[in-house]
Amino acid sequence: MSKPIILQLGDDIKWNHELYAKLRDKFAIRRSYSMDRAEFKAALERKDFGDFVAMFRPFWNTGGEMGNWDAELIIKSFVSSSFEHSGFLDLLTSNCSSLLPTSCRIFTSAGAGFDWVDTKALGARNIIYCNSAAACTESVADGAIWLLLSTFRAFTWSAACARSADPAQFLDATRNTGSLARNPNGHTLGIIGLGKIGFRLAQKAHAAFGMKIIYNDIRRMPQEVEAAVDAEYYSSLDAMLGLSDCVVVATPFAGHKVLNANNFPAMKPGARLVNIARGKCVDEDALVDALESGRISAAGLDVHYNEPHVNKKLAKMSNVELLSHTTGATVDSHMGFERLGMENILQFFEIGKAISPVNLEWIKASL
Ligand SMILES: O=CC(=O)O
Repeated sequence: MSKPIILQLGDDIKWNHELYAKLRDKFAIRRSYSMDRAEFKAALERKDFGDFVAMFRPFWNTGGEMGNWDAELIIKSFVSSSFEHSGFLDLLTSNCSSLLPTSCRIFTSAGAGFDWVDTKALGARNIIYCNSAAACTESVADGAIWLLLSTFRAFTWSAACARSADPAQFLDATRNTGSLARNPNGHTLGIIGLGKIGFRLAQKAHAAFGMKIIYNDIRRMPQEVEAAVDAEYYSSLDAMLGLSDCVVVATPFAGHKVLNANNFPAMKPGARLVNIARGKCVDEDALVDALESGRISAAGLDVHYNEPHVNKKLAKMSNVELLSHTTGATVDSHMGFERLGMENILQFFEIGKAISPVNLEWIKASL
């Protein structure tokens, strides 16, 4: 009997060769390499990859050349134009065919964020989407600590002055950062989204800096999770903002800004903001206003509203640390993405249960 097919998107496996060999024992692996959207759609139409049962994207640098996984890719090209205005599920359940074979049950991908894939549309086609947040949790939490420290300690200013190799600037930083830098110790860290990454950040900030942890989330975490970091839950975002010396955005992008112009006035005067989630979670113009007016004292951003473009006003501010969306970018994350993606597929087909599904609420038939 022929083996079930996996469609691998993008990169070759680089680290987990033994596990890959195990996957290849059980599945036939077809490759799309780096097809652009038109090529990829045409290949799906022609059924070049066969009736694959799973899609596997081992690393985030490649395998995304076809662009966002929207209704057009998941359902069928002609549906997309009417998608916005129509009864979406009605369309799906009508007789429209899919670009993806009905055999496909699971899509496992590198990366924590899944704003580039319509997991609801996948769910409506009975395809489980599994992200890999667990694989980059450590890296992103470490990156958040870097940003947090830089906002408390004015390190961005100090680093720029040293790098200028100008003695006057060096002395300026030496003499003046001390009058505004603060220790995180004893300050309150407000985390928006106490998921895997938010929790790991809380552990590090609590243990290393003795920060008090408060959080806001769509639902309260179990008592043992809160107890592990002495966290206090705030169902009201603004109430949490009013008490936080530093706010970290660590929640998936859910189609709307979690911090908009109305929220900044609720922040504690002089507070700091760190964003390691998605640029679109924060209203960048409102952030610029809050920094310019002095309402908040500093910001640390790994992610940006219009990547790969960075807001020019923010780029000029010495109290704003900027990274190029790299808090998760480590070899360790890459190893973990590969591993978790393959383990998700193996476990799903072995015991019917994936490890890190994010769209089970949208799966319509029982699996
Ligand atoms: O931003 C990085 C990720 O989504 O993993």
